[in-house]
Amino acid sequence: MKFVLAPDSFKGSLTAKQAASAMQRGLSRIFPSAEFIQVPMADGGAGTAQSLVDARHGEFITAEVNDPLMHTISARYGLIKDSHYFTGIIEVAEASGLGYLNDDDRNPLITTTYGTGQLVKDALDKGVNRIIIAIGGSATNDGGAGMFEALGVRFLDSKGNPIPRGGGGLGGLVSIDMSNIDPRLADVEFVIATDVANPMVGEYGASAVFAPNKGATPEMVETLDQNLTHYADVLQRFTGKDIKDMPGSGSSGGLAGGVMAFTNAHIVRGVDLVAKVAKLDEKVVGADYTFTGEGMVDYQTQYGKTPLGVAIEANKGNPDTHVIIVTGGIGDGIDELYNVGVDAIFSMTPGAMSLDKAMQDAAINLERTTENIGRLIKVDGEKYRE
Ligand SMILES: O=C(O)[C@H](O)CO
Repeated sequence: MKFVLAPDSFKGSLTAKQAASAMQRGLSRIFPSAEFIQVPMADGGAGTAQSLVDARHGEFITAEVNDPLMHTISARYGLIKDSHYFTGIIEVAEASGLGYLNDDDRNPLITTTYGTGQLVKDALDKGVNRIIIAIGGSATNDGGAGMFEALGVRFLDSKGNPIPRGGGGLGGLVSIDMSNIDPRLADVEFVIATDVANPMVGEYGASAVFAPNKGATPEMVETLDQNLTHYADVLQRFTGKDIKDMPGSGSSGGLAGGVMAFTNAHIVRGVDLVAKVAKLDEKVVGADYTFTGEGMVDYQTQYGKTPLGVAIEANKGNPDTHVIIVTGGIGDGIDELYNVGVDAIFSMTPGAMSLDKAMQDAAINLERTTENIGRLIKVDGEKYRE
């Protein structure tokens, strides 16, 4: 009997590796001599670096950088090495995330991605030849201008002075001086891992969709969208790249668009990238059951979240496998998942309880639920009796 355990993290309570271990503890009570393969997963957002470092036995580096309001913080990024690549995995939220700000400080007119650029620079100093930018959870709407300022680009106003940092300053941008851009950027492969396909501007753009959560009022959203539109026009004049409407360019407040303009980055669905780096395709071969999961499963899961990616990969060339999702909560609109190879979805919460309590007990709840699913599998088929 072979089980593949490929959950995402359960945000705020379990890393993907801890979740996979809890699943294994539960199932191994019923199947003590089964083969268990753990594949900690992520879909491009928070937890991506952890999952990739765990999957490929990499390491974390901590660097002193600036948060979205330019306070000094310690932030970390992952490093993994294989025969072709020495890869730095940089999560935008690590240095430029919402987590650094309390509600009153959230203001995408002034927050900057400068710290993310500092992490990239630190990784370049370590000698990486590939950088994965894991998108999501940013507190910013500056189109990645702060990130590239940290990497030597100068964003100037009509008098040739640097514009103020943040999405508010971009309205005054007149020219971009790239003469001091870090030359190492040209030799590094950039990959943007994202789970959203929003463009930089417009109705579905960075400002309209994500800035309200970062503290923007409706008036600020309007200003931010105008400023990003202007920024994208100036970027096009100076880099030759038109990123305004590119799918995904609006992720992390348009940082992805900035990375597309200043580098030769390609954008990939986060879950596909993690699956590839973690070699999920090789690991699911011959699996009788593949378990996946994350904190919440709902209609959004079908748009590229980890359980969807795992279900697709597990079923490829393996039509007899069963895919089971175990999750902290089940929302509306999950039916589509049954059409893409998911066999069953279980909530692990034992009853009505506060979110705090559910998060606190996540490991034990996950373990108990997978144990019970294991009992069902055992009862289900004589062939699985050990
Ligand atoms: O960081 C953000 O803006 C959102 O998570 C979408 O990428």
